[in-house]
Formats: sequence, C-alpha cells, structure tokens
Amino acid sequence: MRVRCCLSAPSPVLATMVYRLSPWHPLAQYPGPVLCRISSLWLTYVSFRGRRHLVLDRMHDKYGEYMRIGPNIVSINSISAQYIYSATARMPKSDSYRAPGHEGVVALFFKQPTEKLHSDRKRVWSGLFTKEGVEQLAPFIERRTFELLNCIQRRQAESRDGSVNLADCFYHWSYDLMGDFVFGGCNKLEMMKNGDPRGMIKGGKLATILLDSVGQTPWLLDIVWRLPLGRSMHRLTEIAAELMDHRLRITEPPSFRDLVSFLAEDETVPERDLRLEAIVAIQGGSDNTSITMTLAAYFITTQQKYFQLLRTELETMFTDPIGPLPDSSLSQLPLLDAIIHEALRLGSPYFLPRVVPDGGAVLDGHFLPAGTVVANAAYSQQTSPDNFYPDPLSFLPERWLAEGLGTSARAIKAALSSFSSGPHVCIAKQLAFQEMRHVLARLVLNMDIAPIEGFDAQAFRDGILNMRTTVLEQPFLVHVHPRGDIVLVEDGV
Ligand code: HEM
Repeated sequence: MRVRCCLSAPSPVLATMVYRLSPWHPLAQYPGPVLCRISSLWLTYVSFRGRRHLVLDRMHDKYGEYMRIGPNIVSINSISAQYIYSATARMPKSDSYRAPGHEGVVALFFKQPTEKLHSDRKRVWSGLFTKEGVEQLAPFIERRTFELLNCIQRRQAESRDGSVNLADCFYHWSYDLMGDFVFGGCNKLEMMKNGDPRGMIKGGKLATILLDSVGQTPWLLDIVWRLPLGRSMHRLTEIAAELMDHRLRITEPPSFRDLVSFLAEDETVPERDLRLEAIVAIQGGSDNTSITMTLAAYFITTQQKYFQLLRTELETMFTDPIGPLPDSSLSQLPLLDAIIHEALRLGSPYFLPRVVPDGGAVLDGHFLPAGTVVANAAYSQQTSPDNFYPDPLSFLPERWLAEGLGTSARAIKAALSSFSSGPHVCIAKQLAFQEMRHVLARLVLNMDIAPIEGFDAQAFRDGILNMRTTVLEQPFLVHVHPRGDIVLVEDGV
C-alpha cells in the first residue's frame, strides 16, 4: 500500500519528465544537455546569471547549430534563424513576453493576444518616429548632449580621485532625453543634475532581468510577481504610472508632439494601457542607447587609435567643435558608423524567443513542430568567424568599412540583429542611431577621454552581463580633459 502511494503521488511529474526525455517527444532528435530536456528552470538559471549568450555559444560548439535548451525550446545558431522574426514566418512572441500582473492590458513591447493588436499599437507609436516626428527631437538631442559634456566635467571635478563613471553619465543623459521625448520634459527627471535618487535605472534593469530570466519559465514569473523579489517590477510600474499620470494632468501641453501626445490622442488606446506603455517607453527609450554608447566609448578609449581616427574624420567635416552637427552630415561618416556597428555587434547578445505556429516550420532542413519556442543565438551569430572574420571577438571597426580588413575578410551584415527585424523590429532604430552618432561625435570633438590609470580593460569586458538589459559589474572610470580653450557652461556653451 505504502509503495503504491509513493508511486502514485509524483507520477504526473515523473511521467512528464520521462516523456520529455523519451524518443517520442517531438524534439527528441535535437541534441542538448539532459537537464535542459527535463525543465526550463535550467534556462531560467543560466539567463539570470547574465552569461547565457556565452554558455549557449559554447554549447552550440558541442551540440551543433540546432540545440534543445528547454523541454520545448530550440536555440538556432544559423543565419537562417533570421527568418523566425519575419512577417512571413508568423511566429508570435513566446510567453516570456507576457506582462506580469497586467492581463488584458496592451503595450507595444509585450506579448499581444493578436498580431493585429500589436500592429495597431505600433501604428500609434510610429507617429513619433516618422521623419517629421524625429526632426522635432533634434534640438533636445543637441541640448542634452551639451549638458552631458558639462555633467561629465562637473562630476569629475567633484570626485575625490578626479575620475568619472562614464557609464552613469550616459545612463543619466539617455534618461533625461527619454523624459523629453516621451513626457515632453514635464516630469523634470533631470538625472544629469540630480542623479537617480529613486533608483529608476536599477529598478528598470531588475524588472527587465526578471522578465528575461524568470520569464523563460512563465509559471514561475507569476509566482515571483507576488513575492518580495518581484518588488522591482512593481516599483517600475509605480514610477511609470506616476510619470504618465503627471504628464496627463498638465494643463499646458509641451510645445512639440511628445510620445504621450500620440498615445493619449488616439482613441484606440484606452487609458489603462497608457501606464504600461510608459514602462516600455522608459526602458526602451533609455537603456540600450546608453549602454551602446558606454561600450563604444570603452572600446575607443582603450584602443586610442580609433578615438584619434574618429576625431580626424569628424574634424574633416566639422571645423567648429561646438557648432551644429546635423544628422544628414553625421550619417555620411563611415568610421563613426562603423564604430557604432562594431559596439552593437559585440554588445547586443539578445535572446528573443518566438513560437512556431500551427503546421510547424522547416529551417535548414530541420522540422520544428508547432508550439516549439525558437530563438536566434544572436551572440554566436554576431561573433561567428563564418560571419565576421578575422578576429570576430575583437573590436575592429574597419570590418564595416568598404576597404575592410583585407581580401579574406568577411562582414555579413545580415548576421547583426541588434534591433531585431520584421513586425517587431525596434521602432526607434533611426532615432537611436541619430542619438548615438550625435553624442559620440560631440564627445570626441570636445574632450580627450582615457580610462583611469590601472583600469583593467579585460576585467571590465569580462564583467559585461546581459539579460536583455546589460549590466556592468565594473564601473567605467575615466579621466576627461576638455580640448583647447573650449569652455562649457551649464546647459549649453
Ligand atoms: C541602441 C539602441 C536600441 C537597441 C539596440 C534596441 C533594440 C531593440 C530590439 C532588439 C527590439 C526587439 C525586441 C524583441 O523583439 O524582443 C526592440 C524593440 C523595441 N524598441 Fe528598441 N532598441 C534601441 C533603442 C530604442 C529606443 C531609443 C526606443 C524608444 C524611444 C526603443 C523602443 C522600442 C520599442 C517600443 C520596441 C518594441 C517594438 C515592437 O514590439 O514592435 N528602442 N528594440
């Protein structure tokens, strides 16, 4: 009798495990570690540690291009994986994109019940990202970037050891800019002046980390959402709601069309969605841009040759370092563009899971049954010698230039998926490039920048973690020297 009880209680769990390990499971032919076949908790754990891209890369070397990394999850290290994001593939986002605690609420980045709801909402957002929409943002980019130059110098002057954490400065610059773009500046975030006393940046990152890691096991995310660990997600939700409510209450709207103007004036966007959209705007509008700039600055200041080459390129076009930097001119500069692409290549190892629709899919001759969660191994593709050669792990912006790195060099542009592609492509790709070109150019034209003495460049690089957001284990400490007799004053020159 006792034996029967023991066997019968865990039997559904045991039966599931046996099935997942068995040759009858639809993904049985895909190789991968045994542990991954049993439970998605392995992927959750690896994701949470921030080095998922490196772990998966090593595993792909062992198991091949198509690899099972969860009971129902396949990682694909092949250029063909780009297809899963295309409109023709019709593969929706996986459950890891569900907005926890917000059943029934629609916001752009999160998973929608139908593709139509997603495209309708994207249409509303895209008002800000048209040519005219973005043009009206250029003066804000210029003003905030001058403010950044001041902020860097002020913080260095105030520090005890005469150094400044450039990563923090970029975060604060991008949050201030986002506050302008999204909320018309009415919330006065002013992080370059006041820092981040409410911990918005940390809260946003923690929430993203939880979605990206615990979200790989959706039932666990529902539990975490209700535990103290999920507090960061609630905190971000509260701050976002507060910022949105404040913007909606102001009696004098901003002098230009901020993102909220587009969202709030559209009758298809119910009020309850606006607060969730604010989370997307805050996180999407600040995090990736700032971290890409930190990585670009890290690479060109630790390899000063590129810093000097970039300055020479900029000075051939702009004789006045504090004069206007129109994007129509910046976008013509090949090395500036190459440096940003190379920083993105090494710094955007995103894991973006999609679900195979009814009928299944065939990729590179592999059948993927309906319901399988699939993801492009972006980091492996972006650092594969098949796509980027030579020295795919090294920062070599020349690989993006016409003359490249010699006749045997390769740079397969399609393998770079920093902004994703297809219906869920980043809505702000052009704006992000405009911001990044501007800030990098202004900095290099106006300041000498070098890491502090004793800065361990390898330790910094080893401490770059990614969980959809990037986390730096080490600060990026630099010394700056304004060039010549350019004197920068608060909020301008
Ligand atoms: C270097 C800068 C940026 C990078 C690398 C980047 C990357 C991405 C990626 C990879 C996605 C697709 C995510 C997925 O499918 O899981 C995405 C989506 C999105 N991004 Fe960006 N992004 C950047 C800047 C921005 C900025 C500045 C904004 C807002 C002002 C923004 C807003 C969004 C939004 C709203 C989506 C969701 C689009 C959709 O679901 O259709 N991003 N971004």
